[in-house]
Amino acid sequence: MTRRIVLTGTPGTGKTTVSELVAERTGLDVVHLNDEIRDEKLYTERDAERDSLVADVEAIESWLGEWDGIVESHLSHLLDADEAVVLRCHPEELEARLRERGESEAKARENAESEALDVVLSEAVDRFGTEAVYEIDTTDRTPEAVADDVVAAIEGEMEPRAGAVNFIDYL
Ligand SMILES: Nc1ncnc2c1ncn2[C@@H]1O[C@H](COP(=O)(O)OP(=O)(O)OP(=O)(O)O)[C@@H](O)[C@H]1O
Repeated sequence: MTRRIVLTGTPGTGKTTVSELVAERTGLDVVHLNDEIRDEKLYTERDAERDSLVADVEAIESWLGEWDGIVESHLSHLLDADEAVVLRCHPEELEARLRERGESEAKARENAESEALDVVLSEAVDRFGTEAVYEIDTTDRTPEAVADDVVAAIEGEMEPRAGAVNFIDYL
């Protein structure tokens, strides 16, 4: 298959977990972009205050070149691709997942608020349009069930969809 699919979503929505399941099921390659940004130094600077790296999108694009498969990261929708799959999670559950993973209360809360405000989804729709975005709610679902939906999206068995979830009650 000669296609690039970006798998995006707020941190904690399950991209890493689900991408491995999808790769196993479809045979597509997956790149965990955040690891590559760090290891291949695909960043412009370190943001000390946020303890994060500022991604260099141009450098990432040229590093990826013609690479096809699944690009997994909360920044992957900033890249060129054929389709964007956006994982969603109710902010309360997202916050719990992040706390369980050892994130600080402040970071978990910041990500939950960003999820409630549809930040990643809006950015993906702005870039790809509603015809190339698949929004998948992971709330109260297993990674396997979510992977089923992602495979359906990739294999053309699901209509594009965006804007179906509403998490504004969290705020
Ligand atoms: N469907 C799910 N249901 C419950 N927990 C999940 C689900 N998917 C992932 N998790 C858990 O949530 C946490 C975050 O998952 P994961 O690391 O895959 O998210 P991510 O979106 O890749 O995050 P990041 O952007 O920070 O890499 C992990 O502890 C994982 O086990």
